[in-house]
Amino acid sequence: MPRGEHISKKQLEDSGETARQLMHKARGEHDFAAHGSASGREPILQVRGLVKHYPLTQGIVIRKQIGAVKAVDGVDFDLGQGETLGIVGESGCGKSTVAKMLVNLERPTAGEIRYKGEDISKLSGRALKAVRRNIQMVFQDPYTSLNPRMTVGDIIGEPYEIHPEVAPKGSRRQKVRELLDVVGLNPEYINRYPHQFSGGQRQRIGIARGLALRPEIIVADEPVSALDVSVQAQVVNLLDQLQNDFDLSYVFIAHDLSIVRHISDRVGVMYLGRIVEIGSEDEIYEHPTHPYTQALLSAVPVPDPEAREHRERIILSGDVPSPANPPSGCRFRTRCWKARERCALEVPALAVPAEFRGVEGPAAHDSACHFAEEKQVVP
Ligand SMILES: Nc1ncnc2c1ncn2[C@@H]1O[C@H](COP(=O)(O)OP(=O)(O)OP(=O)(O)O)[C@@H](O)[C@H]1O
Repeated sequence: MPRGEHISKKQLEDSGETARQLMHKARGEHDFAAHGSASGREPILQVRGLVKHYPLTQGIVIRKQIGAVKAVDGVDFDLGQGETLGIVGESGCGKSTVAKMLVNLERPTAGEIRYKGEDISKLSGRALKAVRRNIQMVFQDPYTSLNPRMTVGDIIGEPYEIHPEVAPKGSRRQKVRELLDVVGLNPEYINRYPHQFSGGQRQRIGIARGLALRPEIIVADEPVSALDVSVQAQVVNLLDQLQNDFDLSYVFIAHDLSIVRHISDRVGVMYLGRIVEIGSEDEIYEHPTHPYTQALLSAVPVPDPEAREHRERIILSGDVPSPANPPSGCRFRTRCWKARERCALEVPALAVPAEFRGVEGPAAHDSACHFAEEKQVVP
């Protein structure tokens, strides 16, 4: 659509998007204003149209691409300054791939990752190195992510080898001791090896390493999933406290909605490479409008036995389709009890659904469903 051309009211109603979103789409631009962080904070990270396709090849001598695994296929979100955004979804929905692209371990196939307004997804060399310092990752499995042959001091201090400007050689051990203290470990453990620590302690070491360069953003990829339930809360509380102490912004990835609730200001629910619903913690847990979110919530453990009896369990039929061949239209439709013909034909936009537009209240948040409706699942 050429500049200056108007978008009709009908187009707007049919698409479920805002006029600004449609205009940007028509111009092939990403809309950086439309996903303003709902928490009202200044966005530190803006992700638009993020795509990662892994090529599927055939043949040994002559390799031919026969398709692609659409691991991430058009993800948009904002991360506000000092905010925690939880990203939740089943195994294989693309959460880790998003995380890897945010910290530049993977290059996006398309889309933009703006850090303080600058697209960092295409940076290289010095400029990339400078930005990477500010966005660090905490990995899922503290048993495999720490080198067993390195001492804790060397593991935590390793980032200083790449960024010596943060800590000159003489000051490094002292800095590592301080970091051990910050994450609740005895600084005297600096010469110990990973196998001498418990799972929770190892994750604290991973967090200390993530903090070494004083980043502004931490991307935590299932940081507590490999830990005992009793230890999970301690590590989540530590992350919460560090956020206050160091003014950190978090992207916190998990496969379980119950884990991210405590720590998240906002939550995005992913399904087969896309975010299907995103909103504040209250909007997602108390006023979900997407059937997939409602199904995930219905599986969250409820401690109160009486409340448990009254809650409705939504059992989804079938398996998650292959990301190499996702369903047309709405990707969730093959497992959705509400699916109708429209769902196979039209991709639902991640926007406030038509029925909630102009309505004040927690149901009016972004949900990619043609037949979105509010349903309270957790009693
Ligand atoms: N390097 C790769 N090459 C090909 N396919 C890949 C690659 N990495 C991931 N995938 C595929 O992309 C999809 C998304 O994977 P990803 O690890 O991001 O999902 P996830 O939601 O983090 O799952 P999990 O919780 O199990 O880690 C999966 O189908 C996975 O098999």
